[in-house]
Amino acid sequence: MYSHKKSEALRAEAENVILGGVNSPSRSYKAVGDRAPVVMDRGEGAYFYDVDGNRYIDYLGAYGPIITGHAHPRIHEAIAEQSSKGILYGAPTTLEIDFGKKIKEAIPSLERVRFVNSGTEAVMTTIRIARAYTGRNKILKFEGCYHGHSDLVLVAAGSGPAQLGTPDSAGVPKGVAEDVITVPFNNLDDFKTAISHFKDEIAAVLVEPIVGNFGIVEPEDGFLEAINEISHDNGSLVIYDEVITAFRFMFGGAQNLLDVEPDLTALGKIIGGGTPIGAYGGRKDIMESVAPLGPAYQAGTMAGNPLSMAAGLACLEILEQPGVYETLDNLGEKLEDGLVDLIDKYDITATINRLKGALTIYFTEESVTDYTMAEASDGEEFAKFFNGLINRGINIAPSKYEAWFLTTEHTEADIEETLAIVEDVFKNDF
Ligand SMILES: Cc1ncc(COP(=O)(O)O)c(C=O)c1O
Ligand SMILES: NCC(=O)CCC(=O)O
Repeated sequence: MYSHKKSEALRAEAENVILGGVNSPSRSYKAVGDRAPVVMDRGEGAYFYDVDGNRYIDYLGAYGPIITGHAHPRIHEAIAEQSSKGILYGAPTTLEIDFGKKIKEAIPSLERVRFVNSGTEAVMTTIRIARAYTGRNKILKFEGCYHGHSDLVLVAAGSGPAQLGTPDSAGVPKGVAEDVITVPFNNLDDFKTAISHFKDEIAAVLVEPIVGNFGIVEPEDGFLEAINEISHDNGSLVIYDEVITAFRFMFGGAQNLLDVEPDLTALGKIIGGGTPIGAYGGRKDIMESVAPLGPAYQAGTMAGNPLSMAAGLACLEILEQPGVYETLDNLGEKLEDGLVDLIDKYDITATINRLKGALTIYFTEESVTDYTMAEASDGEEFAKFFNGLINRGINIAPSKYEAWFLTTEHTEADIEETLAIVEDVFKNDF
């Protein structure tokens, strides 16, 4: 069993300076026994090393961006090289043109794109554009989908807000929240009812095409196609939040994988290769609502910064190599199969949702298809599981609502080691 003495000693020091001791609430261990979060020292490939010198196999992947493992030499070199030429210009660069082309080639619905600095900004802007373009105010989102922390989307939010019991955040003006309609994911009847009730008030329907924020949940057959058809018939735009999904399951978006196209798309995480990034884009005529061409404003001192562009390009070049996503899928399958065997062997009440290199274990009987089911999964069992893992060398998110992410650096040996640790946890802690 690992000792976490130094991490524990750092807790008070951190809390005296950083509010709550963490720079994002998701990182607190509040939902898993309120212990001191493990303080990491360095990452290398599929591994993390903490301040106590413990090694972990990492499946957090920094909540998604780290798909090529920590400190990938090619990304490191790209950042170092760019840093020697200046890290921020506030002027156009060829890098951003090259990167824009790469993104557009991979996800053709992005006829025009803009780079920003976070997924939050990307989603927030797509909503503003949809409102500008349609002249309508309301948006419709799905329960438990998380779209960053701008006011409008902190309603029925999954992920961190759900984990900490604040899916509807304090501080969001009532008038703002009134412009958000929420319906359950994978429930077309409720969706149709909401559309026919609010009709021409709805500017856009915002959705994670494959959910990553109450675990990995795929849309049922025909769900996204119906959303497109019904929204468009209603004069509403469709926005895909692909901050988690883009370049996660294939070289492109979930929209390529599922063969459905939104009007606007928000991106983030993986496309920055681990640096701060967001991007949004979509149909040219809609994007032309944005300044300097149109009346909707969006800007940023750091937007399209050369470091993120260079790191993002390097990351996409790695992911573009043949066989990358097949390998992620094979490793994911090996991990899932092994976990399922152990769940059976130790008679654990749990179920797994997996798509290629991403999976979620829910401590519940039934397979999870919407937020209510994810919410109903057993948080105490999850906490036991999380603590068993972190005390033995596996790092996952401290929340039952997040996913495990594989990287190009994980190996079959890592999966075998992981399964041996899970077995030890099930045998001794459950
Ligand atoms: C689907 C989705 N959208 C938006 C965001 C917000 O991105 P960021 O944390 O970069 O602001 C996240 C994750 O945090 C996300 O998972
Ligand atoms: N899936 C949810 C996140 O990635 C959130 C990360 C954060 O806000 O720290």
